[in-house]
Amino acid sequence: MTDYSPGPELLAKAETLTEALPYLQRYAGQTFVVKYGGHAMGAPELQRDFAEDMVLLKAVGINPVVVHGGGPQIGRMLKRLGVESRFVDGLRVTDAETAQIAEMVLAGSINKEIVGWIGAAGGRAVGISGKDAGLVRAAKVGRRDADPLQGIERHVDLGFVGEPVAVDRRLIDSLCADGIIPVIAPIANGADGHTYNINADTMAGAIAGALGAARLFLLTDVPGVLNKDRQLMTDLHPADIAALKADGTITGGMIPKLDTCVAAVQAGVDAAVILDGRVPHAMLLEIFTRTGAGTLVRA
Ligand SMILES: Nc1ncnc2c1ncn2[C@@H]1O[C@H](COP(=O)(O)OP(=O)(O)O)[C@@H](O)[C@H]1O
Ligand SMILES: CC(=O)N[C@@H](CCC(=O)OP(=O)(O)O)C(=O)O
Repeated sequence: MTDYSPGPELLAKAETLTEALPYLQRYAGQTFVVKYGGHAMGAPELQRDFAEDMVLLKAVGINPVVVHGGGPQIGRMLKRLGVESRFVDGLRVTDAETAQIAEMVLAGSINKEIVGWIGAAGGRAVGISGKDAGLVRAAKVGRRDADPLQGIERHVDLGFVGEPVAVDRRLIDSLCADGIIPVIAPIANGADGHTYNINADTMAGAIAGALGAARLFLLTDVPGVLNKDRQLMTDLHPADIAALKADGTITGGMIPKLDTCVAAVQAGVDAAVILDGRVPHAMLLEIFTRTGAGTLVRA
């Protein structure tokens, strides 16, 4: 008979696995909405890690629903095509041509790439946008912008920037029930038939709310919300957010991100987490270990 005793490395791995047990039991059967930001889609190894994490979640009985962005990728395509682009409060001002290019990049290119990565990791994914089966109905967003020179408020028309006003979850439910991971691009039709470009965080939050998701994860390119001393704020309450906006601690793309967290939590999502998608297997560390990561927003 061979005398077999596992070495310390193997024992440490086993301990990590048993640490995951209560989380596996707690989350089995629940839905996690994962927003995969354009900045978080880094090197091929990171893309593979992300896809493996989604497949693993599905394998252990959690239903991951992926909503992706692609802001930097849209920006690069607009530049190549010589189309100017600017942002107001983290939202891209979108004329008809920009909306068409955003749809091409998001629903045509990135969406199918992510489906491919999940397939390569051994999972089954279907790529859709808010247009498919009437998943999301959009309405035009209106914004005000402060004129920095005169301190006067002036109205800025963001064009075909939309926000989700209705979500029909039936397509997502049937995909999940069939063992498929839905991958959703943040593009939808308005009641007027136009194509609307929706901030991917906002789209993910609306879908998380409609699904009654247990968790909303926003994967980005920073460790979480940083304070003025650039230190990570690990826990935030929805009531904290207004002050962080007012004193300029959070700016740009972090504004729709935190607005989304607050809206999702108010819509019944247990907690929303902003975390660093550049960290390998960031999702697994957050979900299945005691350490956690990123900024957790909870009521
Ligand atoms: N207080 C803050 N903490 C962290 N990031 C912040 C903060 N305020 C603004 N940001 C910016 O928000 C960005 C994340 O938003 P965004 O660029 O839209 O990411 P994504 O493409 O992943 O959605 C960060 O890269 C950072 O530049
Ligand atoms: C209206 C609006 O701003 N739409 C975004 C949609 C993509 C997005 O949100 O991508 P990230 O999550 O990678 O930033 C845009 O055009 O960039």
